[in-house]
Amino acid sequence: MKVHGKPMRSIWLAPDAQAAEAIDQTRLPHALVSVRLTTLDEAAHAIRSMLVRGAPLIGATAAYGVWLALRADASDGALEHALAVLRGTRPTAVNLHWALDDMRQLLAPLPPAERVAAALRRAEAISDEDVAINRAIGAHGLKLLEDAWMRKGRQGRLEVLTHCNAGWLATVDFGTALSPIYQAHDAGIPVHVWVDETRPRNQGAQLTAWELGQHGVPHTVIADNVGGHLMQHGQVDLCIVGTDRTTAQGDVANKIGTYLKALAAKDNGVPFYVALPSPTIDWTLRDGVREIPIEQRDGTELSDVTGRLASGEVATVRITPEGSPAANYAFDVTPARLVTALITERGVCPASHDGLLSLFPERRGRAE
Ligand SMILES: CSC[C@@H](O)[C@@H](O)C(=O)COP(=O)(O)O
Repeated sequence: MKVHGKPMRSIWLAPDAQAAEAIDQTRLPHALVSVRLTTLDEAAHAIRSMLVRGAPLIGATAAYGVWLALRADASDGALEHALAVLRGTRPTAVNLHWALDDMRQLLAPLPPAERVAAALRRAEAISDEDVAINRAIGAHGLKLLEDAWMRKGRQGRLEVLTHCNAGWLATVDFGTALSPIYQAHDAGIPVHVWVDETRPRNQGAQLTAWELGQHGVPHTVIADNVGGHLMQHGQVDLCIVGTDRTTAQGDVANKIGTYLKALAAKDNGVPFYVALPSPTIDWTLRDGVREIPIEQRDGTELSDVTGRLASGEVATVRITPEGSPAANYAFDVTPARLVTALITERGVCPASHDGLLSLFPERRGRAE
C-alpha cells in the first residue's frame, strides 16, 4: 500500500541485504519508523513484543528470523535452535508454525553452506506469496461487498464493521479483512468502516484507523462494546475480520472480542465474514474452542495505556488501581456456526470442513 504516496510493505529486505527491516508497529500512529532486524534474537523479540504482529506478518518475520540465525551459524544445531526459539514467541497464530515448518523442510536437507542463500530466497518468496494471496482475497471479498451494495439499492454508504487490525500492517501487504475494503473503496463503492478500538492493545484505534486514513477510506473508531448497538439499529451491513488460526471445520480464533461481535451479528442477521490466507488453516484441529491455544499476555497491557499527551510527548499511564490483578486473554474462538462464510485466496466457502475441502480438494483424505 502507499504511505505518503510511496509504496510500502510491513517488512522488507534492508537495502544492504544484511538485515530485515520492519515497521515498528508499537510506535504507530504517533511515529512511522522502521526497526532493523539483524539477529535471531532481534527477530524473536520483534514478534514477542509485537513490534510486528498479525498472523501472516508473524510468519514472514519468522522466516527472515531463520535466515538471520543461519547467517551466524548454519549448522544443524543452530537451525533447530532457531526454529525452537521462533516457535516459542507467540502461541495462537498458526502461520508461525506453517512458515517454520516450510523453512525446515527446505533447509534441513541442504548442506550448511547452501542454507543461508536458500533461507533468504524462501523468506522473500513467503513475503511475495503473502502479497499475492491477499490481493486474491481482496478480489473475492470485493464480490461480497458489491453484492451487499446492490442489496442496499446503492443508497447511502456500505457500512462495514471490523475488529483488531487485519490490514496491510498485519500481513506483508494489502491485508486480509481490509483487502476487500480497499478494493471496494478503489472501485467507487462508498464504504464506511466502523473500527473497533480493540482493547487492550488498541490495534483498531491505532493501526486500522491509521491505515484506513492513509488510504482515504472513511471510518469511525468505536469502543469495543458499541458494535451490538449499531447492529440492532441497522447501522452495520456486514462484518469482516481476520483470523490467527482456522480449524479444519471452520472455527476461527481471532483477537479477543471477535466472538462477541459474531454473536451480535447472528442475533441481528448481519453477515459475518472471516478473511484468511490458506497458511492460517490448521488442518490438524477440528474443535477450535477446545483445541486452539489462546495466548495470555502480561496484565500491564491492560492496566497501562499509551498515548500522546497534549505536549506531543508519547507516554504510558496506569489506569487501574495499584494491586488489582488483570487477566489478559489475547484471542477468542468464534465457532463456525456463527461465521457466514470464509474468504480465502481460492474463493469464498461455507465455514465447514466440506466448505474448506471444496476450495482445497488436495486436503481430502489426507491424514490430519
Ligand atoms: C490478517 S491478520 C489476522 C489476525 O492476526 C488479526 O486479526 C489479529 O487478531 C492480530 O492479533 P495481534 O495480537 O495484533 O497479532
